[in-house]
Amino acid sequence: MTNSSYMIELRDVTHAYKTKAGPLPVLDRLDMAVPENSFCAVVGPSGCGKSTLTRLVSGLMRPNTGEVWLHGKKVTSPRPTVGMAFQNPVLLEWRTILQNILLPMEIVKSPMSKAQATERAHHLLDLVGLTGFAEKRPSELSGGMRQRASLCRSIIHKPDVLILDEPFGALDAFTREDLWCTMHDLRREEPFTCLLITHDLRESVFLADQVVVMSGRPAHAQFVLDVDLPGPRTLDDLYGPRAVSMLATLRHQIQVAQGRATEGDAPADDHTERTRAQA
Ligand SMILES: Nc1ncnc2c1ncn2[C@@H]1O[C@H](COP(=O)(O)OP(=O)(O)OP(=O)(O)O)[C@@H](O)[C@H]1O
Repeated sequence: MTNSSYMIELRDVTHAYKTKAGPLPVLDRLDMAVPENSFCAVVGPSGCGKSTLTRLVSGLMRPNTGEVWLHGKKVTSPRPTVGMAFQNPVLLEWRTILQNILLPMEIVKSPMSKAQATERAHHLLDLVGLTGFAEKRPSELSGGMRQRASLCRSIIHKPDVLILDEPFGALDAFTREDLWCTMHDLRREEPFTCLLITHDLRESVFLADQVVVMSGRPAHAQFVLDVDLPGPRTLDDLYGPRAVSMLATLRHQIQVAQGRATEGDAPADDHTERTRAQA
């Protein structure tokens, strides 16, 4: 049974990779639930299984045990209703930016006509600040611009869920912050459920409604922070006392996950009381 008010649900998910040296346990009884149209960021130590989690949610892989549900349906195969963007945008050089953005329309069944999809692509290009770049080739764009185009491509077919696996990780700090604001613009215009994998705690607090901290491998959801910043967020909010306190809590939880601190060493003014652990 699943609670269909959640867009993404993982229940008791355990997974190990088969390797020459034997099974490598990666996830251990992981539980997670992401409500529809909300934004969930996942942080955790390097190698704890964050990308593995995205493969399970997108249906590219099935867990050894436990269940993954998307919008009340059990995931058993790759799901076209999931859009994805990665650290490396991988745009096809022999196609224009517009043609790259329209690529998912050639793969995924959609009620949109070609004309409607093209109109939508131009609208998305406007939204992400790439007006006038539709006919350019990827090599004519900067890294940040390519990532903006990749974001347009990942939502052109109106996916139920957008999975972002460190999409801003390779960008310089200012471009990254610009793209965070673009993400807010996109979600204001067109709400969608988002699962973001990131190593950047500020990014998680600025973008997400909830931040899940994964434990060390084999990982479970060690800690969940509800980000309770009121109203439309601005970058200045990240320097206010609420965000700073949340960042201290997250940093501490990462240290716990890395085995460098214990729960008892929590920072004095932390957000533990407003959070729920999901162990
Ligand atoms: N196909 C695979 N076969 C065997 N082992 C794998 C496979 N994919 C990942 N792993 C291993 O599983 C563990 C988790 O990998 P994963 O990429 O999910 O971690 P991650 O948290 O996303 O890492 P990072 O933060 O460094 O990006 C790592 O030890 C990795 O080497």
